[in-house]
Amino acid sequence: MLDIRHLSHNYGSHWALKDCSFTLEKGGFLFLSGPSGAGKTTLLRLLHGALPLQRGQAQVAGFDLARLRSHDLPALRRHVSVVFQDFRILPARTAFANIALPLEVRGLDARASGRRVRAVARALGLEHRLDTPAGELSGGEQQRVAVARAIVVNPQVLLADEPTGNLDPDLSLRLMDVFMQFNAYGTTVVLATHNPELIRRNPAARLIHLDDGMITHANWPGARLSCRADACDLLEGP
Ligand SMILES: Nc1ncnc2c1ncn2[C@@H]1O[C@H](COP(=O)(O)OP(=O)(O)OP(=O)(O)O)[C@@H](O)[C@H]1O
Repeated sequence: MLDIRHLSHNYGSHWALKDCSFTLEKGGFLFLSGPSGAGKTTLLRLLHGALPLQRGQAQVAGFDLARLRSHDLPALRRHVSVVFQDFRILPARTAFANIALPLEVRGLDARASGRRVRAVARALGLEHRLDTPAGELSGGEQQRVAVARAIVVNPQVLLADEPTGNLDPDLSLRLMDVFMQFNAYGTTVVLATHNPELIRRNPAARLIHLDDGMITHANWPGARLSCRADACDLLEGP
């Protein structure tokens, strides 16, 4: 489902990812851990096609990202959903309208769409907030709307960047359970987090630790530690 080989990415002269390689099977659950600035968001943005591939290869849900053109992005995003760190919700529209947006884009009829929105909202404890404009929700509620919008389409792959950052410990664990439920139904999940409680909640999951753009620890043989020599070669220039 994810096959990542020797992926490196630079912003100007700064290499934010260095020689990252791993494979994650369909239905896998992968945590990305690491300190602030380690490269977690950069990796997620590459996997979602939000950044162009500069070095290395990446296959995501059957898409070869090295060959991806801008007109392929909608097709990729039909299969790969993302929860951004900054939510990216539409503040003037209701929570319901925000969650229903990707279903609307796919042309699902209103009745089926409403059923799915309400089921996901119930799982995330948002059912009583569906008619509220998203801009009037608390940070934690907005975050859950962003998660609901990503999972309502039953994606093959769900990427989430610090999805519990604004939530109290109870809600964080509840959200984690929702991710695990989706994973149990077959969605491949990649979740970047600073929160060790979430990682403890799913001890069977794959784990990659990034530091300064390099994979410095992984808990399964499908991931390869970044090669320091290759990483140093990058410093010679893009
Ligand atoms: N658009 C950008 N332009 C220049 N540098 C960037 C850009 N985005 C990220 N970086 C740099 O790339 C490195 C990796 O950043 P990234 O956001 O991927 O880390 P992160 O692990 O997700 O951090 P956090 O946990 O704080 O979200 C950092 O040094 C950051 O300053």
